[in-house]
Amino acid sequence: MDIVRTAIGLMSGTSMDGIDVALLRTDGRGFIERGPFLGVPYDGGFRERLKRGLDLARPLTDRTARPDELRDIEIELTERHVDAVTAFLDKFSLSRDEIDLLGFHGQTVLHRPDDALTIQIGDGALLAQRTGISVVYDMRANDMVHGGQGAPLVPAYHAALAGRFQKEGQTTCFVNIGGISNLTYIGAEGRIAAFDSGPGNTLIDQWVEMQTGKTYDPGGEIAGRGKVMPDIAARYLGSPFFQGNIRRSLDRGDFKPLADGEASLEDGARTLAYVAAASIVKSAGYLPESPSVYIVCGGGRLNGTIMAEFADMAGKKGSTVMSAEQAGFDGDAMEAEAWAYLAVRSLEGLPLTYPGTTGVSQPVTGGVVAEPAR
Ligand SMILES: Nc1ncnc2c1ncn2[C@@H]1O[C@H](COP(=O)(O)OP(=O)(O)OP(=O)(O)O)[C@@H](O)[C@H]1O
Ligand SMILES: CC(=O)N[C@H]1[C@@H]2OC[C@@H](O2)[C@@H](O)[C@@H]1O[C@H](C)C(=O)O
Repeated sequence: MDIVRTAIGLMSGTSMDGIDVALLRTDGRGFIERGPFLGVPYDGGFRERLKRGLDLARPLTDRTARPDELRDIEIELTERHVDAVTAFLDKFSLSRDEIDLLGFHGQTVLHRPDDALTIQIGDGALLAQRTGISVVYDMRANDMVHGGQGAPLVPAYHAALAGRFQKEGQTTCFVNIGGISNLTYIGAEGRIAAFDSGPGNTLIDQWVEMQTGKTYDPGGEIAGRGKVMPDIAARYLGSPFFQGNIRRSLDRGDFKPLADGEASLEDGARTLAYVAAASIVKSAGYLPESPSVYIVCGGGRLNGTIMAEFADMAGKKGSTVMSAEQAGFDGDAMEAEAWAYLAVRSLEGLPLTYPGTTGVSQPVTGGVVAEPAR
């Protein structure tokens, strides 16, 4: 019988809005029992520190390099993860002895798949030492060593979930609308196809912050008051990213922010919400077929304007759109749960990625284990 472990997944995504913490009991295969979730937001000051981290990382060519200030940011990020784990255990009255391992994503500060370079800051050994819990981290690197895009990694978890609810003959596509969006298609025979699909919330967040100081468009309400500017939308959707036969994974900085003066606040937000929805549909054209149903996860599902546009566009292709919650999941917890799941798979030496998910040459495992001093 396979070992069932209790794991906590920790995700600090490209939106840099905070740490998502989720508990999962799993054997890393078909047994999945979802536990509680906690979102621990970053304050504005730390978000600025992380943005500084992205600037510092831009010239790096060695994924282990940590110029002084970047190392300081890495330690601070790790300490914030220690605090997030402590807050999670306290809130749900759990003791650390009940937790077998932590799946630690860290913060992506640079992602250049064409150069086989992906850098996540976050010190796994320090996290293990400070929490007293084993840590699995750095789960993207081995995929790139074997020719993969290094992302997305969540598809293995999506596929395991789909196996539990997908009806015969149905095809499902999970959509994550985070800072960047990505898709996981699961065909009727369990075939998986996955890739990054385009810009998600990052362009919207950057625009709204530049114009108002708010960090996002709550509910998509600002966008709801604007109109789509076709020239700007065409500029984004005409990107070479959407062409060619190789699906590339994205860095947060791959799509240029909308410049001040190009649109009114509302029209800019509306246009970028349209671009977020249209990008998904455009990239979905590379799936084996139009899925019966899209299940939307990530913060973008709370943007009513993105969701209305997407439901309309997908509907015209015969697909239904539902939120993760409508499908019985938690759209905020999905990535953190996935990191718990992948950490358990890593310990078991099971593949994290497949040719159909990252373009890796063969199914490969990944991750580095850090044990606390006993
Ligand atoms: N209530 C809301 N209304 C509209 N948008 C929201 C809302 N809540 C969150 N968002 C958007 O979702 C973003 C965060 O989404 P999420 O946490 O899924 O991203 P992430 O995990 O950081 O990114 P990625 O999946 O690319 O790593 C926020 O930056 C914001 O743009
Ligand atoms: C390099 C990196 O951190 N990529 C993220 C990013 O955010 C969304 C999308 O781009 C996805 O490919 C990936 O994250 C998720 C968690 C993944 O690997 O599945």
